[in-house]
Amino acid sequence: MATLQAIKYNDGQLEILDQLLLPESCTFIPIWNVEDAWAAIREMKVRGAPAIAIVGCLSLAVELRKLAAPETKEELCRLVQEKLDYLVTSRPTAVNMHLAAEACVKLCTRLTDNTSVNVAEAKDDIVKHLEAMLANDIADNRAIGEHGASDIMKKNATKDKLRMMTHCNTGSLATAGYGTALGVIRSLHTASKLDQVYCTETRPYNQGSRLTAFELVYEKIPATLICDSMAAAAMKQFKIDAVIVGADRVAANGDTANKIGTYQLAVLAKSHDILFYVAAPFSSIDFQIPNGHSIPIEERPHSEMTHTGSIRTAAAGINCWNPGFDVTPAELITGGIITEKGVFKPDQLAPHQ
Ligand SMILES: CSC[C@H]1O[C@H](OP(=O)(O)O)[C@H](O)[C@@H]1O
Repeated sequence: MATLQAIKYNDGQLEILDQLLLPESCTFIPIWNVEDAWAAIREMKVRGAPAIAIVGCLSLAVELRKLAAPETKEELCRLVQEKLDYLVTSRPTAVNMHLAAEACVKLCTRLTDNTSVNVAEAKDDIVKHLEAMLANDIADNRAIGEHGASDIMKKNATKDKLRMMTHCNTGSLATAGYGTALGVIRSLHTASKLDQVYCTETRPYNQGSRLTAFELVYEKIPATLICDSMAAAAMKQFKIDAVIVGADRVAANGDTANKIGTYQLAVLAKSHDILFYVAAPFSSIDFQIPNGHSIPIEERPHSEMTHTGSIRTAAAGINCWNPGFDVTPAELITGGIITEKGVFKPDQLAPHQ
């Protein structure tokens, strides 16, 4: 069965699944330039740390394919840098767009310094680099799935099937395909080792009820939707074997920023003696910051809390606090951080970068 696709790209034509319309309708919208991408990311029509970077970079590829090569490589690289700097401002917490921009700028510098490469060839090389992100991300996610499933099965060797809990959406709708934490759940299901996955609603944007539930039902993966407030009772009632979540930015010491509500799941997992895993590609790991204290936390519009669609559900005039993310300290990530290179203790990532 084909898995869902959040991003469609073919020869310079980019479309995204408008995730604000899920689960009622599957509608793809075109992305013609970096401005379209910026707006779609900001409005969360596309979201998820890897998907944000991929859509941002592909929108630049779309523009570069249509652009007549500038006079010089310096001019080309100035344009690329300007567009990437703009895309990075779309959402502050996920690091993937920032790291992808840095990698592309480094490529520009190499191409500029290489006297055997002309400006047209440099433009083509940059486009190819940007377009390669799609396939690279899917390969990373499949590796994350395999590493994660084998680690969880090894640590639960006596169990025939496993009961997992997950938060937010970390699947095909947050990546180029297959997913990170949800990719591990897909791999457990494929290995016939999944009894049930309990997915949290993930208020207020409801990535769990609207997106993860949609993915799991679509692929007939056994799943139960719970409200965020049910997490502790579900851990106790259903004897959850492990909690697995994604990441928007992992700091060098393993502290991890992820969707709001992740930190409390980690605290609950600790108090129920349940393994807590983070699944994330190295493209989500920020070795430039030592710990989670310096991760910028995005504040989202209060209307996401006070309204369901256009219907007001909270008293007018009430103050709100709507951080999109929280930071889970490394010591609560007891199962480890599952990456495409293997599963590591949170403070053991640096040697593998
Ligand atoms: C595969 S990373 C997905 C990550 O991104 C989500 O945030 P948002 O939906 O606001 O982009 C959430 O934190 C997920 O864990």
